[in-house]
This record gives sequence, C-alpha cells and structure tokens, in this order.
Amino acid sequence: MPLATSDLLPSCTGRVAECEPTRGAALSAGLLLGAGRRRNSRRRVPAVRGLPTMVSDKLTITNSDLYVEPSQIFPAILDRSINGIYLSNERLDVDKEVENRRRKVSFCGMPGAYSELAAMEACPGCELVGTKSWGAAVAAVVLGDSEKAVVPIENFYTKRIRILYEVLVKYDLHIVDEVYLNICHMLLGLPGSKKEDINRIVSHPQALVQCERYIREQFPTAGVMELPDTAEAARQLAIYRPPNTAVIASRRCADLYQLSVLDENLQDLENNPTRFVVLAREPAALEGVDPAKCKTSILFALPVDDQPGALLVALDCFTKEDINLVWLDSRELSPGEAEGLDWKYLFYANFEGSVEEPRVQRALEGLRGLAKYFRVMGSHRMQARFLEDFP
Ligand SMILES: O=C(O)C(=O)C[C@]1(C(=O)O)C=C[C@@H](O)C=C1
Repeated sequence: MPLATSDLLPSCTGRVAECEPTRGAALSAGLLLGAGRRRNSRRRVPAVRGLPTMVSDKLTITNSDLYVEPSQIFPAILDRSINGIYLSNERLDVDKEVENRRRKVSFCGMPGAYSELAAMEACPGCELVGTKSWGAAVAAVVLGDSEKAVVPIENFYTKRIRILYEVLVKYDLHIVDEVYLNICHMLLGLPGSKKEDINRIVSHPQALVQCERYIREQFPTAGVMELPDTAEAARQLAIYRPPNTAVIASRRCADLYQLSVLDENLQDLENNPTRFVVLAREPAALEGVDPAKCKTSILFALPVDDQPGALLVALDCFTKEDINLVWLDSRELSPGEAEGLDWKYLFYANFEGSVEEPRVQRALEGLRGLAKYFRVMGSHRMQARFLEDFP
C-alpha cells in the first residue's frame, strides 16, 4: 500500500527538516523529494460505479510522489518498519478510531428526524448516526459502534412510555440523560405542489396521532400512511415524487430534502413536548450535578401483585424518604414471559433524586427487600420534571 509522507511523519506539521526521529530513514529512501508538492497532490479518487470507494483520499495508488524504487525497498520500507514508524502510526490509528467511536451517537431515523434534533441538543459536537429503527439505534450502543443512543420515550399527547425497559436491562444499558423537545410539525410537499391538491399524507405514527384533528379537519378524504420515521417519509417523497402527496415532518426536513412547507404548526396541542432519553453502556457521571436536579429510573416486580395494597406498600419506601415519584407505569407480561414466575406485572418508576443520595439508597434498599425483580436503570440530570412542565 503506498504511503503518504504525512502518514509517516504523524507529528510533523511544520517543515520536514524539523522532524528528527524519522528524517534519516525518510531521506535515505528519497521519500521527501516530493514533499513540497505534496500539499497540492491530494487528489480525490474518482468513484467507479459498482466498486468500493477508498477510505482515505491521501493514500492513492495514482500518487506518483509516494513510490520508491525497487532498490529502496530495504533501506526505506524495512527501515521504517524496524524503527517503529508503522507501529506508532498504528497506535495513533487505534487512538483515532477509539476517539471517533466515542463521539458517535445513534438516533432512530434519517437525518431530519426529531430524534436527530434531540441528539443534537443532548450531544453537541458528536457525530450523529441515523439508524432505520429504535432497535438498530440501541444495538449500535450494545455492540460498541456508538457511544450513546437517543430515543423518544414519551409524548405529552400520547402519554404512554414507549420503550421496553427489559431490553435495557438485558443488555445492561443505562439511561444517562434526557431531552425534552417541543415538537412542531410541518406539512411538506414537493416544490410547486399546493395544499389543496394533497390527497395522501405520510408520516411516523406518533406524528400522525399528534396531528389527528388537523388531518381530519383539513384533509377529511385523504389516505393516511405510516412510515418508520418522519424524515424517512420526507426522503421518500423527495426520491419517488408521488403526486398529490405530503409528509408531516420537521422544518429541517424541508431544507435537507428540498421540500416546500405547505403548512406549519399542525400539532393538535399548542405545546407538544416529547421526552427523549440518552442510553449508554456506562452510568452517567454525576460529579458536580445537584442530586436534587436528578432523576432515577427503576424497574421492579412484586411477589403477589394481584394482592390489593402490594404496590402501596412498595411505594411507601419512597414516601418515607420524601422522594417525589414522577412516573409510574406497568406492563403485564405475556403468558409465555410469565411462565415459571410468581409475578406478572413489571413496574417502571421514575423519581426525583440520584442513586448517590443516602435517602434514595435507603428507599431502594427497602424496595429491593420487597421485590421479586429489581433493577436500577440509571440516574441522570433532570431537564424538566414532567412533560407538562416543559414550555
Ligand atoms: O419520526 C421521527 O422523526 C422521530 O423522531 C420519532 C418521534 C416519536 O417516535 O415520537 C419523535 C418525536 C415526535 O413525537 C414524533 C415522532
């Protein structure tokens, strides 16, 4: 593989003569002869249809500056491998790769999805990677392809928690942050299209539900179709250009997919916040965060949950420690899931406070003593207490 001098001298940004450790080897190989020209010699490799493209545009087979003569194989190439330049390059490559992966945050959807907007807010400066589904965004974190994932969890209008917490437990993931976005939906069409000609509306199911009254009143006879995310709907409209069709998506989608805004603020509620959570393999670092401004999520099951009052006794653990419960939800296990277990409801609770506080530790110890199943999914800083609190 041909090498660029810039790769052989990784720490040299100034004149080549200042780079002592590598200078001898490089000079003996005659590799520096083209150094003056090199800056201008970075050519892009033209993409050839059907062939994979090069990862780097520095190491191109067509760059004649990078060749050595056969007589230089020993002095140049062997010398470089012995004096460790390759090795230090490889070390740097590993560092670079690790750093790149640390900066990767997956979100579900295509660029322009609301989840991307939430990820931009939660993880500024990170590389955001869109995935085709919630599962793919979470799997990227499990497999170490991304450091974090940002996923929608509850909406003010549709209310229910939309996440399988057991998945987080199974893969040992933590909730490390939360973001509230006030979702503002746009009606987007192909450039030149008119609102009165629209007879098909496409979007994510949540977006359609959040604009139900608007669609019913403004487009009573339109066909309504669901796609996996709002931005995917916008992307497909831009690619396939079906006639008389509009999508419900963010304003950012209009810019990204060159669509026209046919109408704005379609959501039935003026305030339409959605809560997103940030998932990671490691718990959140909470040093310096005021525990009173934290939230904690737990999952638990009680031994005889058909018995009246069992939940009340469990929740008393929080009352005794003056802990404010923000959210309590339950899921009934399917007969298959419940087989062999002496419980069938899984409770999800979200409360104010951090696991680092003694009062929270006492409450959790109490609950752990009562529960058949108990998991802490993480403490994180609190952006807002309830969806209702978010302007
Ligand atoms: O489809 C998107 O753009 C998403 O980010 C998903 C999602 C959701 O699942 O709730 C996010 C926020 C809005 O409430 C509508 C859709």
